[in-house]
Amino acid sequence: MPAPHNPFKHAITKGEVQLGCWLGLADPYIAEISAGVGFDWLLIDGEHAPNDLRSIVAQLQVLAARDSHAVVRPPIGESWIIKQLLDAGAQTLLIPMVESAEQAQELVDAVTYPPHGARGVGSALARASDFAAIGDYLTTARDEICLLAQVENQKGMAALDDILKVDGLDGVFIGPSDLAADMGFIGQAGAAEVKAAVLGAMEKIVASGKAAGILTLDQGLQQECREIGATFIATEIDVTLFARNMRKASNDARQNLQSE
Ligand SMILES: O=C(O)C(=O)C[C@H](O)[C@@H](O)CO
Repeated sequence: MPAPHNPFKHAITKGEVQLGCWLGLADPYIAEISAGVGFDWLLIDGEHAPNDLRSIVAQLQVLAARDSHAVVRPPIGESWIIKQLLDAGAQTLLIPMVESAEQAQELVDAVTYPPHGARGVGSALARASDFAAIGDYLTTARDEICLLAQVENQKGMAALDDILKVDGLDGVFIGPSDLAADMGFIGQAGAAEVKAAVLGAMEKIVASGKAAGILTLDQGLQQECREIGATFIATEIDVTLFARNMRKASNDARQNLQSE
């Protein structure tokens, strides 16, 4: 029996758009609610959210029962973290702060078993192999692992052409917030200079044949990226949705019911 099919990887490989949402509330209950509303993928954020390996596993378990595909972002692209996440059952990884082709190649090696890569073998203990119930996991896992690199500063943008030449890297995600900061526009991801850099990078990624992705709440930028050919587009953040609506609910209640 082979490793589980990765519908997200095969969809973006075919150029099919996959709409996603960021999960930063770091809770399987929220993940379960989010997985039932129709997003193609959900990003379990280990970089900017209070997630650890246990909370990521709990969310992977919940999402496994739903149609939304789990994409996991570690805090950094260290091989030991990648090994743990893959063994825990993550099949799609979004690695932040990729700045060079050499770094991208190291990431490809980290998700690939020897002799072609450096991923440690521990499938006998791993949720990824259904605790060794998937007999052919070791020889089929790589084909169902989707590796996505985040380019989100000027150093990475300068190396983008070389990063795009790395075989085994399935897609590149442009991070507008960090890119804006590094370009001198911190907090201004919508600045014209930043948007121009983002769209230019999108065009390069799509032209390379790899999948292009982004997270932006700007519906105009979402549309522009889609028109260029971006396929994995995150349009919402759970924390933002929750906090904004809680504030509104409180303000509305006070306005409607507060005695003069
Ligand atoms: O730089 C970006 O933009 C991203 O990588 C997404 C952010 O990390 C996410 O936390 C939303 O701000």
